[in-house]
Amino acid sequence: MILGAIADDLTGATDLALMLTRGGMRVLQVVGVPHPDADFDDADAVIVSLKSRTIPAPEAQAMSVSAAKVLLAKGARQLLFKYCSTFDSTDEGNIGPVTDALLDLLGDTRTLACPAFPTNKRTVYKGHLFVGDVLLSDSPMRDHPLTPMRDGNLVRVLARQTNRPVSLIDHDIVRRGSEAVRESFASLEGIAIVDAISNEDLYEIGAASMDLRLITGGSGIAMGLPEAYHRRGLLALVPVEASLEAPAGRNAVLAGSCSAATRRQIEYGRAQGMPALKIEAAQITDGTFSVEAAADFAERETGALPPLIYSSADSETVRAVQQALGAEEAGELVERFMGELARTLARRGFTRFLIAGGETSGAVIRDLGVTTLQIGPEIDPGVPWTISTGSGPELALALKSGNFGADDFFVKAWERLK
Ligand SMILES: Nc1ncnc2c1ncn2[C@@H]1O[C@H](COP(=O)(O)OP(=O)(O)OP(=O)(O)O)[C@@H](O)[C@H]1O
Ligand SMILES: O=C(O)[C@@H](O)C(=O)CO
Repeated sequence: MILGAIADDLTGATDLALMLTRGGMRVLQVVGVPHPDADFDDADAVIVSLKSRTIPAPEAQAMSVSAAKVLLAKGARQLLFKYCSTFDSTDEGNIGPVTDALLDLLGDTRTLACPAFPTNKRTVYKGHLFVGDVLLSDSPMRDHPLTPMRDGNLVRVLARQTNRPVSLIDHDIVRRGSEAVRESFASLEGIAIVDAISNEDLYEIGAASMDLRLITGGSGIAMGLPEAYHRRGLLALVPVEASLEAPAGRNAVLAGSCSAATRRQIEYGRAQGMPALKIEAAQITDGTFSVEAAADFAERETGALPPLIYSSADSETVRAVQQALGAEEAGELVERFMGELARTLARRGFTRFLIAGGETSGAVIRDLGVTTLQIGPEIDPGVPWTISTGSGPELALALKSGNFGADDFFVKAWERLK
């Protein structure tokens, strides 16, 4: 193993896994802290996906450190802490606290922080994070239910989460290339936010990070790593698969994400004729709608496009549900429903699932008993097909971050499966 990565959510881990696979690495994704005796086969990179983005900081630190210890014991030369490209966190953490804990574990004092992912329109300039054409603090992330991002200046945001010095390596240095960035890293004490506005910047930063024990960022920060490892003679690059041999069986889309991109994908899918069933949270609580009924619907729909079952709703509807049930309870209620539904469908011969939403994907993976994922071809930037490997039945799974994917995602994704 060359790289050991810890991701703070499931779809974020898959996003990173895709980035490294595209670069030519053999990647294994593991769900939850791995057992110290886990067999990582011949993977060049192992990515541990946690659900630690919004849990109390001490718990996130403990989990991340446990995962890091296993990765280091298995020979990882470098660690990567993957968080969201929109820097999802609060003043309590968890980006700062987890970074601190990992540096302490390594006995190191310096690292970088860079959530830039230009392909998905996340760029960092003069320490400010932009989402598309607007500052993070003017984007819809401003009203995120758990991690509202109301400050676009990442130096300030991170400084509130750590006692270490937080500095900026700005674009004037990055555009001079990897040697200039490497010199900045060499004299660094604490954590440096690094500007990146293009893929070329990310390649230079990747090449410059070879001497850092810990790297932190979005999946973009991994863009330059495979090539840099290869140049150092550490890695033999392997070609990327264009399609995936998926198990025979039926297809289904389950969407629990209420993000704007997912809601557009639902609209598009319905307009193309996907048979769609909407679940209201109230119908789950009052028992007027059951998992069995939703599974019956999916089983009946045998047309060209797969059935779509979704709970996605606009922010006003979600707010009303959250007020009635409590935000956490409402989320868990729908997640449990989607998880049970996936398990029921798997029992009825469905083997290929497209799941929209990080939390929703986490619940589905848990209920399906999936423990490891092998990464297949890209559907859209940040979202690959994966195959569950482990002890359970083989499944093809596309786990989509809420805000990722083009409008036609639910329709075109299936073309990548053989
Ligand atoms: N109609 C609804 N009412 C209330 N809560 C809902 C409803 N539909 C979904 N939810 C909950 O909203 C949350 C959506 O989070 P999820 O992480 O799945 O999507 P996302 O935030 O769009 O994706 P990501 O985290 O990848 O950006 C889940 O906890 C889900 O159960
Ligand atoms: O970085 C991103 O935007 C995604 O991988 C993610 O973490 C969404 O939850």
